Amino acid sequence: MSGISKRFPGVLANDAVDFTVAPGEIHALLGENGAGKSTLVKMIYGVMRPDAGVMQFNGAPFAPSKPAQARDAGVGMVFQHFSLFEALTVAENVALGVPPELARGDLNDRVAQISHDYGLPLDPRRAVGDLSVGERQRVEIVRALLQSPSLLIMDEPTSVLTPQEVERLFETLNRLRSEGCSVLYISHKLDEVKTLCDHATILRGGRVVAHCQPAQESAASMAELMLGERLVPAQRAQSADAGPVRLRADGLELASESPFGVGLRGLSFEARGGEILGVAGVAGNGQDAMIQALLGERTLGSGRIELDGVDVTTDGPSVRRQRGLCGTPEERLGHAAVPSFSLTENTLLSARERQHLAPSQLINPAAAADFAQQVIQTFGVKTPSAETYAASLSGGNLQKFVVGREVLQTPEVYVVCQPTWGVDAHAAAMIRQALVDMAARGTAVIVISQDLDELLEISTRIGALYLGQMSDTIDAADASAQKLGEMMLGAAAV
Ligand SMILES: Nc1ncnc2c1ncn2[C@@H]1O[C@H](COP(=O)(O)OP(=O)(O)OP(=O)(O)O)[C@@H](O)[C@H]1O
Repeated sequence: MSGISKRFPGVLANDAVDFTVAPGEIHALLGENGAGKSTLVKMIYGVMRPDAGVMQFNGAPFAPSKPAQARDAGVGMVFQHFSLFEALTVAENVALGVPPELARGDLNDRVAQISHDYGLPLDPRRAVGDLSVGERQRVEIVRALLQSPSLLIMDEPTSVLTPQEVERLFETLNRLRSEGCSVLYISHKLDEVKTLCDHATILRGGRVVAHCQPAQESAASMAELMLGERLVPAQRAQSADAGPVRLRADGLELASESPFGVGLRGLSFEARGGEILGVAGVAGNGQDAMIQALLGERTLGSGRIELDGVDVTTDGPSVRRQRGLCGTPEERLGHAAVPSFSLTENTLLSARERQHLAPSQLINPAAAADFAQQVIQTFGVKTPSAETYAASLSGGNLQKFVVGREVLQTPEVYVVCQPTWGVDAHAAAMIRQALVDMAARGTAVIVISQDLDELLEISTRIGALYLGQMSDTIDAADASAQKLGEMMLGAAAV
């Protein structure tokens, strides 16, 4: 790519970027949230056209106007969010995503062959709805590999994987490298980048600011290159001694919304003021249902939820928020935020009562704008203004906004799912610190996360969600990734 620029209203997302990926290398694209990484790869994959600059692919001029053209030229991409139909089988899903000539004949055999060759175990005849998140990612990878790409783009591939699945993925990527396929790898997990990647290009504010060889750097030195300044490690406050029980969930039953999902099957736990209760679990074990049940978004089949000793089981989300129970669900775009609302409008979704943004049922726009501004400033959300649509923020910046919006409401109980998903190292440290500080002020914080390092770092106690039930919890001081991995697969906590 030479001199590639892309402008959005109020933002120069890519500014005269020169960028080269060599054959057979795993090349990391690094940068803090909003640095312009997704924009750059979307142009390579034909999702967007550059405003200026030229691209070449395998020596030939390259200007894809849609993803199908990029795929024909040999570019494959695996997105953070999978685009699969749950009711269809693996092979049927693959058939939908490849050109008709490739979809003919017995796709089952070819899918089985590729998954065998690349160490991506998959049964082509199984329904995608029955697969784990890691297996779904494999479907996407196999689909990309069927077209024999010479460049495979992966956007934050490991954020949804268990440690064992990450190892497996790296074996597959190493195998692709040895065959001459290039991999363009976007990640905020700098330790992984150090292990896996041959080269890295670092973007800051849309410009290329550095190149490095990750093996010769440390996670801290790469973070510094991204930020342009030294990363100051967060100062951890000591959590206060665990106080009284603030949230009690007893025997929660809730059917899953999707025919393939897992609901809650008798979920019980307590969270005390001053502690961070970490909830580990492989994705798809009831995490969505858990947060919906706690926030009051859906009516329980049975069970009881108490907030500071008061039964709130039949209260809706607004009443629970007024009483001090706030939360941030996993899906930031569409659940935590309305994509086509501005950030100001998005504050009204969850902060209306506690921040008095709509006194006597009439919205006070100035108060909403002030609160949005406060979140933007406190949490370093990069956005042209508070009037920008949520959908146009980079993933990490929207994540900072939807977490910050709740944290600044100083709830009594805070439930959050994947609090630092897609957030750069600097902002992740800040969010974790905010959670620790919240607990120190006496809030009961419940963190549902697949990031075990995160849970081990900030939790007081950790339990695992497995098939809609919570395991016994263990003190974080006695926990290890190994132990938690076993609990996530249903082993007892002792
Ligand atoms: N469709 C869009 N409309 C308006 N602005 C956009 C759009 N897409 C991206 N931007 C802006 O362009 C800039 C770069 O965003 P981009 O998504 O490329 O960043 P990123 O490096 O991928 O960030 P993250 O790590 O948070 O995913 C951001 O300021 C973002 O708000």
